[in-house]
Amino acid sequence: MSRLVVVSNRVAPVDESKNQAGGLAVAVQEALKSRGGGIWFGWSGDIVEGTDGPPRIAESGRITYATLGLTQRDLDEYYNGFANSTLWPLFHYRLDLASFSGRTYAGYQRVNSLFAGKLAALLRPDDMVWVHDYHLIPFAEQLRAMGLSQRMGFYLHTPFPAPEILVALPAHESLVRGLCAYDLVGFQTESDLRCFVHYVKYEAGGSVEELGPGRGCRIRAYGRNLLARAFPISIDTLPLAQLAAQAAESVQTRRLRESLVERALIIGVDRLDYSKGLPQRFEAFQELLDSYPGNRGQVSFMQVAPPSRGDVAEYQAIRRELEALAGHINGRYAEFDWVPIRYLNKSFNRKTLAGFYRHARIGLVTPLRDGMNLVAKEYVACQDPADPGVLVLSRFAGAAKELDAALIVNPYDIRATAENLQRGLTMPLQERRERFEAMMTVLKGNDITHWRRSYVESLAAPLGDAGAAA
Ligand SMILES: O=P(O)(O)OC[C@H]1O[C@H](O[C@H]2O[C@H](CO)[C@@H](O)[C@H](O)[C@H]2O)[C@H](O)[C@@H](O)[C@@H]1O
Ligand SMILES: O=c1ccn([C@@H]2O[C@H](COP(=O)(O)OP(=O)(O)O)[C@@H](O)[C@H]2O)c(=O)[nH]1
Repeated sequence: MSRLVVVSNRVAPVDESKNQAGGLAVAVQEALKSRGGGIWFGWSGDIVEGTDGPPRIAESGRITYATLGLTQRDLDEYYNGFANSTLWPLFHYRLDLASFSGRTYAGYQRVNSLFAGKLAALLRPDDMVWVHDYHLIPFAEQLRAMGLSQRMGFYLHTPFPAPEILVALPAHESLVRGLCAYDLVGFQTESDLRCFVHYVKYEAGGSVEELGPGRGCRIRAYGRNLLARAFPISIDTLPLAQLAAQAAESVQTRRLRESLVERALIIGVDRLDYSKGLPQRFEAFQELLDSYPGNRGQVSFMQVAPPSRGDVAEYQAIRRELEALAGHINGRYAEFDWVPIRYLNKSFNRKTLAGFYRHARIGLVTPLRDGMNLVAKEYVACQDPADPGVLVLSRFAGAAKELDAALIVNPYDIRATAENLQRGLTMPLQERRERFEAMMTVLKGNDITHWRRSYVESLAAPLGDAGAAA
């Protein structure tokens, strides 16, 4: 069996004794373990003076963590620059926020080339390389330019935009050519896959062979053959459900419950990112209080929003906007014994969140655009099956394709979102149970283990058979 090498911008070693990590970090660990060990390679999170040396190596069991520091200039041009000021807004349909600069694009290519060169020295001829996310699209092309022919796969965690949006990027062709240097390109949803296929057909002049529902497409473009397919990422459904049952009586959940004094809780949990639709969400909550005044003093909305990518100006701007909005709504409606919005710029660990989700009558997940949105799936898995809460979910989250038993909303429609909040708050138990069971069936069928297995099996299959893997 070939060794697996995972490459991602962030490397997240899991401390199994702490039971705090979830999702992707655990999935990557499992993928590496299931193949008898392997390498996880990426940025160490450190800023360094120079990048001349070899990667820093740490071993844990049969997993090798190989990490590299970046200089401040590299970080500014690659991570804050092209990745998070160009690709992130573009892939989330925010052309108005995307900046295009030859300097940051050159920095992005330079860091990809630097990473590829450092990894190349560690690779064996029969290794299989799995690269994650928009920070590292040109990675395989850089390895191929060094003469490496190992099997290489890419997984995009964000949406892939419609070609009409993508072509606004001056470097669109070179970016898609970079994607075609992989043997397997995975997307979150069938609609992301369709956008890619559309680009390949009509912009790149490539050919596409459909392999049938859910099996992806064989693609020939830029002189290469590859498989492109949707692999919707998921969560560790059953362990998380168990954790939530335990967390229902944790100190933090008890303190939250006591502080609410019988009031219903609406919860939102998101990185503080303009893609998450937070201003519209705050306005929808305000509309709920306006249109359904019986909720005043009776319902609290808690938004957990840990700051993210704070060196990028647009993230500083959304933070200021939300502070003003939360202050405005609280100033207008608060009473001496009730504050409508609890707005928290901090993060919580997995167990604490599990208990909070379980206690919330509504999980409010309203991104304007999101690759998947794991919070939506986590909220459902954490519910009490006997008395579950209601998920109110944006149609623009990848998760809405699978969780269609949620109350699906258009987050731009503030009024309709408020109506759905009211519907969720008053929904009869029987309907809540039916919706919860339908969503749990989906989440048990496609959990994080299923996701990583289907991806790795597709990557390992000979290209001609790749579409046949589970
Ligand atoms: O590493 P950061 O810059 O702090 O950002 C955190 C991660 O954000 C993005 O997450 C995406 O992946 C999720 C899992 O597949 C998906 O549910 C979500 O919709 C995406 O936004 C980003 O793509 C990751 O690379 C970042 O690590
Ligand atoms: O205080 C927090 C806020 C978020 N998360 C986790 O961060 C992830 C966010 O993933 P999602 O797909 O929802 O969005 P992303 O931030 O990746 O765009 C989820 O697993 C959350 O449980 C967390 O552990 N603590």
